[in-house]
Amino acid sequence: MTRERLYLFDTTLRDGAQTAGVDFTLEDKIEVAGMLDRLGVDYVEGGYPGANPTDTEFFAAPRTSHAIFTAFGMTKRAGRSAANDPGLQGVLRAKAEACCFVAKSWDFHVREALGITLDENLETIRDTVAASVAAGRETMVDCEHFFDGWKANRDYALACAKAAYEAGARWVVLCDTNGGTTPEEVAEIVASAATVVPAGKLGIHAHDDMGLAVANSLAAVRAGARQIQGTLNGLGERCGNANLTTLIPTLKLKPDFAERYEVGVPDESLSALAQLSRAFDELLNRPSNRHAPYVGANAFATKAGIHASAILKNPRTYEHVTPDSVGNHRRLLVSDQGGKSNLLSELARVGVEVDRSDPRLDRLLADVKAREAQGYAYEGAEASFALMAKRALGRVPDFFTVESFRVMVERRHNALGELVTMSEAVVKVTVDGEPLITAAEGIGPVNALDVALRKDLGRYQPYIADLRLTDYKVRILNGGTEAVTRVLIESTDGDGEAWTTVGVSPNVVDASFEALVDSLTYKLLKAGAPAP
Ligand SMILES: CC(=O)SCCNC(=O)CCNC(=O)[C@H](O)C(C)(C)COP(=O)(O)OP(=O)(O)OC[C@H]1O[C@@H](n2cnc3c(N)ncnc32)[C@H](O)[C@@H]1OP(=O)(O)O
Ligand SMILES: CC(=O)C(=O)O
Repeated sequence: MTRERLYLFDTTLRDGAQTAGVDFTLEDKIEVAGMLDRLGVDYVEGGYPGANPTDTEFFAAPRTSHAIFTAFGMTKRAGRSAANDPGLQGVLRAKAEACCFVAKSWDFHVREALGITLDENLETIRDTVAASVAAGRETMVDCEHFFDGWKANRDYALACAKAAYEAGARWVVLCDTNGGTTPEEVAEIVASAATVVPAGKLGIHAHDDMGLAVANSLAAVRAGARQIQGTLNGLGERCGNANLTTLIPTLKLKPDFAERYEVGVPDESLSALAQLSRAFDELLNRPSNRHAPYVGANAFATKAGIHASAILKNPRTYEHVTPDSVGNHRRLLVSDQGGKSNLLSELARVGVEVDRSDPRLDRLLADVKAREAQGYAYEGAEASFALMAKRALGRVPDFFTVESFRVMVERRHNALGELVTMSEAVVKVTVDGEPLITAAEGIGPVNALDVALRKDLGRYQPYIADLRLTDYKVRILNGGTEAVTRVLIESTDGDGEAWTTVGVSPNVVDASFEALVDSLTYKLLKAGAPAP
């Protein structure tokens, strides 16, 4: 059976730039365009030339070699010709092969937001498309609020779509701008649009305000849309756009779609999708969504003992696709919800081979459950788990012993008369029987302790030279100032490996210190530091 081609249109650099808290630099945009090009999407919408200096500069040169580089803009203003509309001319001057224009298709918006007549709006759509086609651009129209418009005034919404198509638009994209449409409504409305625009020219742009953007995009495809707009990791205005890292695996791996449709993303890109998604979050300087479908760190992480035991027998028992098909990994988590199967699998993952009948395993499992009851959470602190397991098996040397630490926090006026808060820490450790005392200042008590602890570990100092702390999280486990706190510290080193350690105590400094010591010990083991 020949498969129909579906076209993927990425709007990370345009609608994604409308995400609260996201602010792309020119360099970011260049890097993301390269990522998208390598992923294999068909269109990369780079932004709105003329709207701001970054976007204008970004469009000074073509930025993709495979994907069709697309400029976004709005239809011309009513009451002036396309040639006399500076905004439209700015978009047409941009170095892009395609232009995508947002057009109003809800009568309410035409009257309220634009303040023009319905006919004038149809004319702006026609004139804008004609000018773009005449400028040699592949032209598309984003029919803003198409679904709300159709529900309010069906004939008018359809007339907008038809005007765009008849003026020469290659794609007429139906936008669920407010994200309030259900998949059933999408199916009905796309089918209705297909009566005025050939299905091969219809696209879908869905927002996620009900968590339905992916479902709505798939419903639109079933009803005839052949272009899907979306973003990396679901970025976009308010709750985001349809998430391409969910859509791409669904289109390529689920028989219902894969057998009927073809997308341009090659298999090699699919099997590196999790890495791409995480690299994009790195660029945004934000933690990845561990629960993201397909690509999240927890997408193939199993906690329940009953599930883990079955997965070890056959992973298909609890997995709808294989983790490696999207570049992800299977993990069986160790926690108070798990049994020996989880423990054995996690031990194997951290490089500890132990027989299922080894009695130390029962003690370790009991210890894990007892410590989790105190507030430790090993599923998010694999390095602390690895240390605990290796200690239970006698495989962690006492590289150093902490004799004591002291931290002081002082608020005072500095020499300039400014009020400053300073922290100082003193740490006493013993290495090879030799006492070492270090002191350090820090921006806070944990920073001061960290700096002091890592200042002098005697002969182990070279092994921790490239250690860096990258994240620090505190969680209060029960209310009030006498609460128990859990601290998670993420560390990394020159290899780029990241590991997380945990500490728990009623005292936040104590909990932090415990996690810091685990991080150092993990690094010494990893670096192959010799036992004393
Ligand atoms: C649904 C979407 O996501 S559409 C994409 C939205 N993205 C953006 O708005 C990001 C980039 N936008 C911008 O930088 C600015 O809004 C600009 C440069 C485009 C325009 O700035 P300004 O000229 O200062 O206008 P402002 O932003 O205040 O208002 C938008 C104007 O566009 C008009 N407009 C909105 N949509 C359209 C349209 N489809 N066709 C023609 N005009 C439109 C509005 O009526 C309003 O005009 P008015 O001020 O005469 O009432
Ligand atoms: C065009 C667009 O981003 C929207 O209608 O949501």
